[in-house]
Amino acid sequence: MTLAPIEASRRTRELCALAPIVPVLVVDDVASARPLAEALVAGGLPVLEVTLRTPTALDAIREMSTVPGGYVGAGTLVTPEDVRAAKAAGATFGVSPGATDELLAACAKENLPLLPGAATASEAMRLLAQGFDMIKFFPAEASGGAPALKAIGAPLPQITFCPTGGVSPQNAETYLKLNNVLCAGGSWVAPKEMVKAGRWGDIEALAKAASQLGKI
Ligand SMILES: O=C(O)C(=O)C[C@H](O)[C@H](O)COP(=O)(O)O
Repeated sequence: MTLAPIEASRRTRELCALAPIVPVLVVDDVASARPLAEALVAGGLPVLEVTLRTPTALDAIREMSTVPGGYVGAGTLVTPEDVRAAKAAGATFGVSPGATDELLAACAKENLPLLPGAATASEAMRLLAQGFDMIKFFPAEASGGAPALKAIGAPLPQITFCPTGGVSPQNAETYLKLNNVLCAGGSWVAPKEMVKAGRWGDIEALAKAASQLGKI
């Protein structure tokens, strides 16, 4: 049985509601995958996006998927083959920078809930027509940031977004205050140097601070 988009969207919405920030991770060394996921989950960010941008990404997803309390997804899904590989590695959801019919069909076939990307009203409407009402706004800052997303939300209040791309501790609150934003994606909670140096306590502290964003 394939996952209908509306169901897939419900699932990604549930995941997006778990924490205000979804760490966007680029994992270079599979040995760091598990402690990195443990630190982020311990800090209060259970939903993790591992970008398929490194040769180790799929192994990282496999490792991270065993961390209790975590929900590990695959980012940078571009082709149906990416979707199959992500699912086989144990990803519980997928994230894509944009959307193609082939990609959406592959996610439905593989039963992989997808957070598809859109940067314009037309792209978002096209996804909505296909059953997706939880969408990644990408690249958020470069596409006009929070004012653009607020403007898109006026005629399209039925769509909820996860802005990603250029989101930082400085601007995250502005996004999270919007009625049509549930969470935001960001890479700052796992800085490359900290991961490389195994500074898991520092990463947990960054996650903890991020987990409090949008709460006031
Ligand atoms: O590869 C993907 O599928 C992505 O989702 C790209 C991410 O949106 C950016 O890597 C976010 O990075 P920052 O702007 O540093 O927060």
